[in-house]
Amino acid sequence: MAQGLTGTREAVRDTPENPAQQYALQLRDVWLRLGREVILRGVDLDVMVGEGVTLLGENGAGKTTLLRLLATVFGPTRGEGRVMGFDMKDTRSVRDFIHLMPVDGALYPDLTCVENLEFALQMHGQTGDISAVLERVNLTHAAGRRVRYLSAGMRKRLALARAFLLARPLTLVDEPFANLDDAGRKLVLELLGELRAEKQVTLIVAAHEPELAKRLAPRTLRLGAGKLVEE
Ligand SMILES: Nc1ncnc2c1ncn2[C@@H]1O[C@H](COP(=O)(O)OP(=O)(O)OP(=O)(O)O)[C@@H](O)[C@H]1O
Repeated sequence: MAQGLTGTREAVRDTPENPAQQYALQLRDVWLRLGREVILRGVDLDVMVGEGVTLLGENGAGKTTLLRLLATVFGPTRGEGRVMGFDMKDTRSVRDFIHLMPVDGALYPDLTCVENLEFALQMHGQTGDISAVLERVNLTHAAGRRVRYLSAGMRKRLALARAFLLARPLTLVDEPFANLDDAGRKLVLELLGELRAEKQVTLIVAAHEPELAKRLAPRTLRLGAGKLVEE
């Protein structure tokens, strides 16, 4: 039987002696039902701070759903979890530490590239060099263009720029290589790689390109039939 998490303290960031602090994620016997479908069937997971995890699985396996659960979009139907030391039920605290980069980027279509990045920084009370990051993802020429007029690959690059700029301690990335050309895929490896190497960001990457994703996040887990197994 899975060992519960009860007993670990709430605000681990305030208690450096607490061993739970080394975990970015802990899930115990997590089940998730959405409508009639049971997507997760007793998932256990421990991820250390700074680790990079690639999440594999067939279409419809539940990778996006698991990332959304970690981002507290859904609560578990059964089981328990802690994200950056906080109980997942404490969604406000958890959300202070995470960024979810969804497959479609989740950008504001009527805002320009610069405005999207300014807004993201503002929401998190952060500052950052927007021009520099736009240059890195080769979007300087489109800085003032509304997102609705960008190509799919350009949107992906902008979403990547936002994840890089925010550098949240736990960054959840859904299919970062989708819609990108070779140079774009290289940028994903570079920028997300830097987040891990230089900012100790914990990365969870759902992808269908295992070889690429493993360069970024070497530990590989496969989701199938609602279960998560190490590869
Ligand atoms: N909000 C929702 N309500 C009901 N069912 C949902 C919801 N979101 C996802 N699902 C279902 O959950 C299952 C897993 O979907 P999910 O998008 O997580 O898979 P995935 O592994 O990310 O797939 P892909 O590789 O195709 O992106 C699917 O059967 C989907 O229909």
